[in-house]
Amino acid sequence: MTDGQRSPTDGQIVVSGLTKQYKNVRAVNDLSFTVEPGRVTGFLGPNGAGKTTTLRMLLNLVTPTAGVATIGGRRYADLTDPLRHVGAVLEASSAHKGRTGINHLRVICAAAGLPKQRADEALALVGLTPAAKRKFKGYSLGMKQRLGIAAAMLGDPRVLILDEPANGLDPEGIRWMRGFLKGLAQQGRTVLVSSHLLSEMQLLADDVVIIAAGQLVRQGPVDQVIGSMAQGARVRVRTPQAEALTAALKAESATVDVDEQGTLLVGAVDAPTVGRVALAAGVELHELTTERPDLERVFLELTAGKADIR
Ligand SMILES: Nc1ncnc2c1ncn2[C@@H]1O[C@H](COP(=O)(O)OP(=O)(O)OP(=O)(O)O)[C@@H](O)[C@H]1O
Repeated sequence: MTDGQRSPTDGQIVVSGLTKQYKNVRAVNDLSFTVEPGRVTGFLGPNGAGKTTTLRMLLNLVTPTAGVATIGGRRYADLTDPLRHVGAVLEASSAHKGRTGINHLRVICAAAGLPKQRADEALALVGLTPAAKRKFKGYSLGMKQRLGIAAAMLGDPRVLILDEPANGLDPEGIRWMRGFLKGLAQQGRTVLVSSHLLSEMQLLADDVVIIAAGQLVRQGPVDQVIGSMAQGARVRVRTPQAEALTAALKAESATVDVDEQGTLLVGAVDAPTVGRVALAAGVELHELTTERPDLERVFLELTAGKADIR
């Protein structure tokens, strides 16, 4: 941070009653949520849920039909020096093909009135210094993503907004991105990142905002959102005597579902109880595992039936 005078709400994002009506589609519908500084917030939703439209409204790239979005209490359009407040990575970075990475950043610095040395600093920040003088057309997808982030960091912004930054990255790239974004949040910055990679989000995000069909479904710390699900842990059971075990478990008030592989998913009782019931019924077990709810399961339950066909 270059400025020690900032108040804690400087980096807060507030979305209030945001709505976007395209001709036939209500892409975003009366959406309200807040995003706090010092945390990574995952912005999740099925395809077509309205994530990109929301982020674009935040950045004044799309005009809302109703509602307002503010960053540190001000609309993006009202920020005097937006690049110093907000960095955004909306799609895999594009740059002039024949331009080197460093020159790409210097051009942005010049246009935004930022000191030239910020280009070198931002490139170093994302680990691209060794490729500074290589031409953009020779960059891998992962390098392009890093360059996009470097561009977003030029103004040393308090708030970072990224749309699907892990798209197309290899596992090493995803791991780097995770560490980088967590580091930014630890410095007190606000990091809002949309993604459909739920297992990655569980590792990355402190908070989540889940939307579906343009509306808020759930918001809160990841652990709380997972813990709020009515259905807690389940027990996965594989057995060649599924019918006999199902009957015995139901007699103990357990719930039993069967997945496509024929594995029993048992609720309302714990694994030792399932083992005891199986032993008493003379049922052979091939697997007995406690399965705790994860973000993916919670997401699928919360957004079931609210798919993108609108
Ligand atoms: N410019 C536009 N004109 C008309 N409809 C649009 C426009 N942009 C988005 N939409 C529609 O608005 C809805 C929300 O789209 P949006 O891209 O915001 O969703 P998303 O959550 O980002 O989806 P994805 O995960 O697939 O990128 C979709 O039904 C989409 O087809």
